Amino acid sequence: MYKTICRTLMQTIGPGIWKRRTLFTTFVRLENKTDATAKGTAGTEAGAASNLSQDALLQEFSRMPVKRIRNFSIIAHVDHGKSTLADRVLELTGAIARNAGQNQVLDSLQVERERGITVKAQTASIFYQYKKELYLLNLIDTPGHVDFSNEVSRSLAACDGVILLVDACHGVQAQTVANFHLAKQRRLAVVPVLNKIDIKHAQPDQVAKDMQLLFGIDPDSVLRVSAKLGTGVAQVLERVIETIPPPNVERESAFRALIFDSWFDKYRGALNLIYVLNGQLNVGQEIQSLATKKMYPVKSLSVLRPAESAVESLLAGQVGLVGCNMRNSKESIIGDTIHLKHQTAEAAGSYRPQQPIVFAGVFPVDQSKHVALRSAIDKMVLNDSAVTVSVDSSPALGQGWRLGFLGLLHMEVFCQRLEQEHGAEPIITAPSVTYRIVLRNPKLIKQHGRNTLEISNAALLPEPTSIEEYYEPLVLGTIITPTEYVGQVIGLCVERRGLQQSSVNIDESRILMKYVLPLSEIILDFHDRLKSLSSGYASFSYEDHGYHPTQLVRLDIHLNGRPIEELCRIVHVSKATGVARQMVHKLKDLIPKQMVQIAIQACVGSKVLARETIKAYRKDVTAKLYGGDVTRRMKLLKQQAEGKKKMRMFANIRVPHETFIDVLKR
Ligand SMILES: Nc1nc2c(ncn2[C@@H]2O[C@H](COP(=O)(O)OP(=O)(O)OP(=O)(O)O)[C@@H](O)[C@H]2O)c(=O)[nH]1
Repeated sequence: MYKTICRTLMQTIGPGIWKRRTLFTTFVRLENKTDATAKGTAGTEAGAASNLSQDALLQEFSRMPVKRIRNFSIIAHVDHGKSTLADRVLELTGAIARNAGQNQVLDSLQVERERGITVKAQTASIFYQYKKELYLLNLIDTPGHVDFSNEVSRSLAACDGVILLVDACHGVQAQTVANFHLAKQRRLAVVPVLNKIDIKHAQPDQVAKDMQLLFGIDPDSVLRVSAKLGTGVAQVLERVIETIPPPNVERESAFRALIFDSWFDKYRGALNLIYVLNGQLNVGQEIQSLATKKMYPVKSLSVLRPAESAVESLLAGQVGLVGCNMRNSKESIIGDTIHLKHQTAEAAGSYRPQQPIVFAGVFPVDQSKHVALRSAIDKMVLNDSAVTVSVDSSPALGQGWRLGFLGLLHMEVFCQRLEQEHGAEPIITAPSVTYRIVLRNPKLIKQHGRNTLEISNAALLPEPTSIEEYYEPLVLGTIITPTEYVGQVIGLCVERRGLQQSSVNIDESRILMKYVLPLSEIILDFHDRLKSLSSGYASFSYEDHGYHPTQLVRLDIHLNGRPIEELCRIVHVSKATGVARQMVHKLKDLIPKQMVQIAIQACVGSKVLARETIKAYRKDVTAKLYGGDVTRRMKLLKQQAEGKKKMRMFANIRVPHETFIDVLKR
């Protein structure tokens, strides 16, 4: 019937492309709605759940039996449509209004909206009516980028299943493989879903076959949806209810819960997102942290729908927010277990935060901002448990911190959030991986009390004569690429000192390759280069692969003969000259012209590998001369040159604070 209506309307309004698209969208939505209604499910606009008032729904929380709770995450490669699917699920269940004018509702941070990516997993507790029974679904939308994989593993600790979402046009990508294995390691139920079937060149059949080859998933069990148009979303929720088991928890035993996220609220301090494993927690009770043994009164309990709604109690199997006067990340620890005070409890989960791989110094612009920056970093670390913090100091930048991140994007996002959410403007120094060195100098061995050191700050690398051996971290990278780009991809891996381990044809047009690569070669721009040489089609993910012996040198940067500690780097011997040339060239563009000439040199020890000069501003001191002898002109120029020589001796060269990061981008 809708097809007929569409056809009639099309004839009336003519063949405009946008109109056709609008009509198609309307048609698919109408048809979808009819499908769901015909099946007698809650696939209507908001399901029967929306017939209940907000108060009545909150009442449902307190009596929801465990067997009608499902906790799951949506996992996928970056941009495969997780947040869009979450939007449709929220609309379908009535948690948000349809066409409210905001897309990717769960991507609420400013940085997420600006960059168009999810960086923080978000939770929503929603109700869905299925076969005349109301279900409580705790959904977690996770990020897809490899730098935020800690968010995925943290979320999976509170789930019993996942929706594995794959773009029907781009197919299985490297992060799909990594996330699938994460879910399998935790023995979670997997609901396979193909997204973007509305796109003309989507190949759902082929992608379903690839999923069978790579994951052993039966192609017939793969659901097909368009998150953008809402097609098939009701079926996804039904499959979630049918295949993901209810939480394995006990309501009768003493209260115990896992903290799996936290953030800072100006008025209430640290708020903890918990997954209740046993018993029940009520407002007014006192809880104790298993890690710190400290006790706290429960001030508030709420559920996220996705906006916060206060509740009086949280029951086993549920996910909710606890406000209990915790102040900072040292009290509110992700992965910690909380229980009722003076009771004993077993640790709740096996969640371990991922180890950071990239380290950088973070310093206040001037020391008067030290306290404010410390408080901002503390609040941010509360919300991003993957970041590690230790105290650091630099002769030029003063007291600061050395922060560990999961990648360069993670670092950029963290610093952007520091600025946007806390008004801090830190200086960030060159990021580095952690190298291991074996000392040969007995004096240094005695001073450190051991002969092996871990170095992530190039300025702390001892003289080469004191070092016996160098070791660098490796990763095992998975690359999936269309066959026509294989040559360029292999070229890039070889350029980055990679060694191929295996290569498998996924189908006739795509290849999965495994490479062992030095971590230092991939943290900066490997991903961007891979994307640009494969027109965006190749994808990459990696895992830790231990350390191996190598040859390293410290590359120092001198400005007018003065070493700039914050710019020095540890590089592989074979790359020293190339990196030196590239850095001085880049610095020449990044450092603004100043009153004095600036010599930029890159050196290893006393050997200068590359040099560039930034010419000084030159005031035309001869402008006022009107005719006259040439010797008067020469005299004025000589005076100017002498004045500048003096200035150069005392010159304090102004280096813009973005330079420390921008210089590393190739
Ligand atoms: N045509 C079409 N586009 C879609 C569909 N689902 C998502 N998109 C688009 O794909 C892009 C990425 O969608 P997101 O929902 O942000 O993807 P994501 O997986 O959450 O991205 P990250 O969280 O950054 O990994 C957006 O431009 C969406 O509009 C779909 O079913 N059809």
